[in-house]
Amino acid sequence: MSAAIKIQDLNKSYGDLQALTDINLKIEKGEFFGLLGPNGAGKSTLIKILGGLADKDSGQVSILGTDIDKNHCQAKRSLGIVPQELIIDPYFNPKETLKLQSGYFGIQDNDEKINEILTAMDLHDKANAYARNLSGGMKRRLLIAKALIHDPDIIVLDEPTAGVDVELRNNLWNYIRQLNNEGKTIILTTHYLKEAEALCDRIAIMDQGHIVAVDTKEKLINSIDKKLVEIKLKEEINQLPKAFSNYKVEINEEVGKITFELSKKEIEDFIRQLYKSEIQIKDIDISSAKLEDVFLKLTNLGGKDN
Ligand SMILES: Nc1ncnc2c1ncn2[C@@H]1O[C@H](COP(=O)(O)OP(=O)(O)OP(=O)(O)O)[C@@H](O)[C@H]1O
Repeated sequence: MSAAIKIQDLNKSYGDLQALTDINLKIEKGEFFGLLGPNGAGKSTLIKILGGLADKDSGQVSILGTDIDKNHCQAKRSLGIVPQELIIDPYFNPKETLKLQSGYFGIQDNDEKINEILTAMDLHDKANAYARNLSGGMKRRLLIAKALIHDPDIIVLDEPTAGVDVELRNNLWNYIRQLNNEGKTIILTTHYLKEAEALCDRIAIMDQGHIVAVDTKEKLINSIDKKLVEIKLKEEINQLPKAFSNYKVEINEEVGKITFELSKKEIEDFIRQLYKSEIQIKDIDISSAKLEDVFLKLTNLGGKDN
């Protein structure tokens, strides 16, 4: 069975700048896949190559088994790409925009589908408003609607929720999740790591044109040997008992909170010490590493190169 996306030895440069270096990546059908990385990592370039909006220097890319060099039209039909840039024709209203977009794919008489998508994107009451009068968040949702109108098997969302407010963002994710449950492959780039953590099954982290990690969300998070233990104290203390001197600790006197950073091995010992100590505890909270910790460890944002 062919993968949704298969990328082999892909390279892309802009003049002297190597934007993508030896990218190899396979995304299976039906995955909710996250493509993460700091600004300039190469995510949009990769997406543009998938959509035929940028030429690669070398390598192979196939979409549902179709090589984009051999049959780009067919490959393109399988994809619905929501670009990062808010480019919308200002002279058409959302309904006309979606009709026009359907026409590019030879689809006619799809008013029902258009209405369904406009409703899902909470744009039904703006269906006949000029696109130039839409807010930034509405334009972004119209771009999403445009990408979905030809019912593609693979939906690529490049920063789809930038500028979209929280409630609508939740509606949008519910709709995208539903599409994923129906079997669509979703590829998402976002700077909202919490969103990626909540939504994606597998994640690739890119940095400076390279893929530096690709794995399930759980495995990536488990690769960080860190637990955060937050303790709220009943009473203020000036100094922690000696038994805690080996642990990395942060004291926030203002809110009477002590935060320890522990490896998984240290936890048992720590709890024993806590029990023995004279510290009066009001509340305790233990949390595992987050996707953000993985991201910071693996990319230049976390000072990896310093
Ligand atoms: N058309 C272009 N011409 C020249 N350089 C470009 C062009 N497009 C992108 N780049 C450069 O290629 C590199 C990768 O950019 P890209 O937009 O793919 O990154 P990104 O991961 O999508 O970043 P962001 O999170 O900011 O969207 C960057 O250094 C960028 O400056």
